[in-house]
Amino acid sequence: MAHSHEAGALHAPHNGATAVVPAWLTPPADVNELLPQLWARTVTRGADGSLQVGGIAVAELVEQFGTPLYVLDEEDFRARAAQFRDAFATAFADLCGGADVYYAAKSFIATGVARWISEDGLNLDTASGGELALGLRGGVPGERIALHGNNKSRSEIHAALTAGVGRIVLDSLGEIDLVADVARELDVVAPVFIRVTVGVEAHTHSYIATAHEDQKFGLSLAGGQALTAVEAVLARPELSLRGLHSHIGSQIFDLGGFEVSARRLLELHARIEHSYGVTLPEIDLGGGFGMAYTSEHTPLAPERIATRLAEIVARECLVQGVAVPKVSVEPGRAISGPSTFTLYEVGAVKDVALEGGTSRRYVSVDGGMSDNIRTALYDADYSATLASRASQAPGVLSRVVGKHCESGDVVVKDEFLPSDAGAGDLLAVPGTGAYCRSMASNYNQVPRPAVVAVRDGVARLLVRRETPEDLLALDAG
Ligand SMILES: Cc1ncc(COP(=O)(O)O)c(C=O)c1O
Ligand SMILES: N[C@@H](CCCC[NH3+])C(=O)O
Repeated sequence: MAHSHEAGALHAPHNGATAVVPAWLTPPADVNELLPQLWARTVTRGADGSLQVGGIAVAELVEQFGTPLYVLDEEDFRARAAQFRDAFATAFADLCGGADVYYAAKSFIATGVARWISEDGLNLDTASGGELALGLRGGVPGERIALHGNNKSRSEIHAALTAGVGRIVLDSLGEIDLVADVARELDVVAPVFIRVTVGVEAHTHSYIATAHEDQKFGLSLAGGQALTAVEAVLARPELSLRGLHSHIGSQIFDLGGFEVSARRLLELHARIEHSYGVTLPEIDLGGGFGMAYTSEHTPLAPERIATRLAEIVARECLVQGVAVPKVSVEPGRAISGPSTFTLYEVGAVKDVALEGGTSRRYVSVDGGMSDNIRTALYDADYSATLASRASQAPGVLSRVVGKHCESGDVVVKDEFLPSDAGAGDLLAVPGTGAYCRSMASNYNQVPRPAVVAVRDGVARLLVRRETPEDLLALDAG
């Protein structure tokens, strides 16, 4: 779809009234079309017009697992993970023997996913004891796991060191002694990174930018805390300083922020070498690579990202006169996000009259902000398509909303859906593999949906659906 549609154009739906179309959304020539950049690679329309994934029709999945349902295309997830792994191995091969990819578990993790990560030779970035536990149970070796967090508990640090994690990323000055003390108790040396706030304003939603000064993550470079942390870590024999880390934010399409961040990190890296005679063996540039939620997004290919980051690191190391450390990155969304779509059943459909004689169509589904909070939280855009059948009806500008008691309970703000879409139809929302199930809630005591992985005609449950009994079981009475 082109992006050339004029902002605020009026679209006449089937009932003659009009509603405002966002600038990037063009009325489709065919409402049944699946834009390849938005859908996992095995998703197609079958001969009957309904969606198929991994060789299975959505109706079959719904019969077995119900709705709402997160449907993960295993082939797609693993291909994207392998593409990042290979792109970074290749681009950095001559510089530092290949860069390591740590898949960010926060975007979505289940033991089944951890098993793929482990089998496919990636590493795992965890941000809590829970993510760590799932990673370990899925078979990821401790030394291939990183533990993050701006407020790790003693028990999370204890669990990580007991598992022999490859790195703990220190996020505050107080944490340095905490990790060192736990390491001493366990009689181990803890491999640590220091998360540096590099002062970059990433071009993304302010809620998911993480390297400007006024936020909670990391130790400030400009304010001097990062260097103070380096000195404190070097003074503790229970800690082995492996490198510096920076993560500038999420859903980023412009590599300019990574350039500034890498330069600032490598300046500090060089300063540590020159001032303390300590050559840090590694450096981590974080994650945050963007994905396509709608036709307005054009993500960078992993090869392009890896090649550009390799150029930046090579140049900065040359300028600083230091050897290239082993590089790692932490993509989450770009791997898990596009692999999954959410399948809903449509219920109530309303045309609501707006001021000025326009109207908006509201299509309600059987989930909502409890399974996808991103629209309400970040004003995120999504798309949707009729999944249970193809339709010859014209497209009508629609808003897909959930079933929660909240007017902000919107899943898809604007999409052209066939005018005959109605109760009992299945609707699919692509690009929900990252930060949807992992940020799901039980608002209105709605049980969280299942996640099913589909591959080669086989559907396998990754996370089972919660039931009202699960919710009742939490109630202390
Ligand atoms: C430290 C860290 N690494 C990696 C990620 C993964 O980010 P994304 O899923 O945008 O790639 C995040 C989340 O933003 C993060 O905070
Ligand atoms: N949850 C965010 C990203 C979180 C980034 C974590 N540091 C999102 O859905 O976009």
